[in-house]
Amino acid sequence: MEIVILEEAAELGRLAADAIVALLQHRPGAVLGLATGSSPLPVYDELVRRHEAGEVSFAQARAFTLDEYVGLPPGHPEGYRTVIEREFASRVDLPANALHTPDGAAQDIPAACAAYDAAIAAAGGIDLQILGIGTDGHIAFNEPGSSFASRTRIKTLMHQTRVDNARFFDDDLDAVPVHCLTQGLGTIMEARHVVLLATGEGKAEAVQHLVEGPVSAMWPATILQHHPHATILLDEAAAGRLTLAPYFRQSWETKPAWQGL
Ligand SMILES: N[C@@H]1[C@@H](O)[C@H](O)[C@@H](COP(=O)(O)O)O[C@@H]1O
Repeated sequence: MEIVILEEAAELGRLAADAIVALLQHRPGAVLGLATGSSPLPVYDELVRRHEAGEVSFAQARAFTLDEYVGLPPGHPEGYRTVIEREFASRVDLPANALHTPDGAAQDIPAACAAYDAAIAAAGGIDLQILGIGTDGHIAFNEPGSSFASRTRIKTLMHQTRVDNARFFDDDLDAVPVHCLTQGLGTIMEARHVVLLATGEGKAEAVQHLVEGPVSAMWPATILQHHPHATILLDEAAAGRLTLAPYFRQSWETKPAWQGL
């Protein structure tokens, strides 16, 4: 894992956007893994800026999101498909049929989950997966105890996750769904490059486990320690509990200029 500690969230967004733009320049039909939550928003804002400046096109790209709530009415403003359309897809030239999201309204949920994994595989796998991290160490909606081998499936949300996400539902905990569909940890680990963003003191404990803790299903993000190409972008607050922070800073400052993320 490469750990990058930066001053501001906007800087994190610029670096992640650099990696996506470089990927698309090299491979215009790349497969992007998109995440919801507030952490990736600076990435999307930066990509939109670069798209408007004519620096990047998504016209040939494909995108898969990580997860979706179960039980929200179609078109609900906080359904993750609606969120990713609003925050990113509708602001760039990604074709509507190139955006894939798990179907939280499917009648046959196991079949919909299997079809989602199959669609990712048929697209050739994900080239670059953007990730956030939950305060309990979840990635996508893989809550503590999730199998490291898991595939896209239905999960029950932890109480803490629902409390954290109630801010998107007018602070009404009862309005936050109890179930979700999520790519599994095994699915996410197949992405060729994962770029995780975490900002703020509230993420410091999860980041400490992710970077310096033992690999454990109790902190699902720790599986990324086994990923061959994982980049962890942090602000100072999220990095606040890292014993090795001085080493990570030195490593970033002395990184050879030819090496990308
Ligand atoms: N399913 C999403 C995750 O993909 C996201 O990483 C997490 C953190 O969100 P935020 O970035 O808003 O802190 O929230 C949700 O639970």
